[in-house]
Amino acid sequence: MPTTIPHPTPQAAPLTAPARDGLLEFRNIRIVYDNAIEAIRDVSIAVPEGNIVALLGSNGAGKSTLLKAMSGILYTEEGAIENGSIRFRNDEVHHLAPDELVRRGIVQVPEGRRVFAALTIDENLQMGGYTRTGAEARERRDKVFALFPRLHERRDQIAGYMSGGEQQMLAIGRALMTDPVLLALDEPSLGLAPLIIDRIYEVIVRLRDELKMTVLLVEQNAQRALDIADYGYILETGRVVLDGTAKQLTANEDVREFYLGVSSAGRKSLRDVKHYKRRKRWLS
Ligand SMILES: Nc1ncnc2c1ncn2[C@@H]1O[C@H](COP(=O)(O)OP(=O)(O)OP(=O)(O)O)[C@@H](O)[C@H]1O
Repeated sequence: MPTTIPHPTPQAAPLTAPARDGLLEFRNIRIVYDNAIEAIRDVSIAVPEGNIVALLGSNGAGKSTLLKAMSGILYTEEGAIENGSIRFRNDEVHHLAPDELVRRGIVQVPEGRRVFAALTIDENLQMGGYTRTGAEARERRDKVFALFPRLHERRDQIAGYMSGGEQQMLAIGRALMTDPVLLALDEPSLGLAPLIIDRIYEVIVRLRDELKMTVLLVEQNAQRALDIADYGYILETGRVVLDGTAKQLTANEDVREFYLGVSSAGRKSLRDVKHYKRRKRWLS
């Protein structure tokens, strides 16, 4: 059973019952790869409209698998949803093709900032705007440039020669060209310098606060994610072991010890703690 920190708002049902209050909902999802490897077991997650929801957990916890399921691309890796459903605006969407999901407003920026390396920034953005008319695409591109002035400055440069941070900005910018309702970001801080992460996180906050976008933020960098998130879920070996508001998670002693690297007993690293002990504590 996941441990649910009591949520202060009445609409947030504890996740021992299926989540029913989100723009996007994973309901009792089970995902298996190659008919054999159970990557996700009975996970229920709700992403309320206009929120940033953080999906946290260490390597192999199942975070990317949930994003792939949400984007309709599990089949490319021999993965399948064996049980449960994914609902967007209350419609079941887990059988839809990736392009239909994008049309409905579900867009993902995958891990590893995959930009078209041989194209310029401008051309990359144009590729992202394929679902829009010319005028709409130009309007969207101006909004992307307003969010990321650096992309505007370098718009004619080849994407493959840009820094990791600039490529991450471009990957997010390209996703924004489709005018998403829900944007999922897979580890946007991975391998970037702290100042660059600051810039990217500032934009994520603006997406929620100014553009009223809903964001599902997958991160191993729990501290960064909880600083800006409204709500968070912690996954371990395919299960939600803890969820709560970002404030509650940040204050939780286990989260502080195992994910934020601080506790009342002093600083501790996840590497110092044997896996069985962590699981015992989460699940007790
Ligand atoms: N294509 C695949 N085929 C078989 N097993 C897979 C595949 N992709 C992921 N898995 C397994 O599913 C589990 C969840 O992996 P997933 O990549 O979703 O975790 P993650 O939390 O995103 O980890 P990371 O932070 O390292 O990306 C792991 O045990 C992983 O080995």
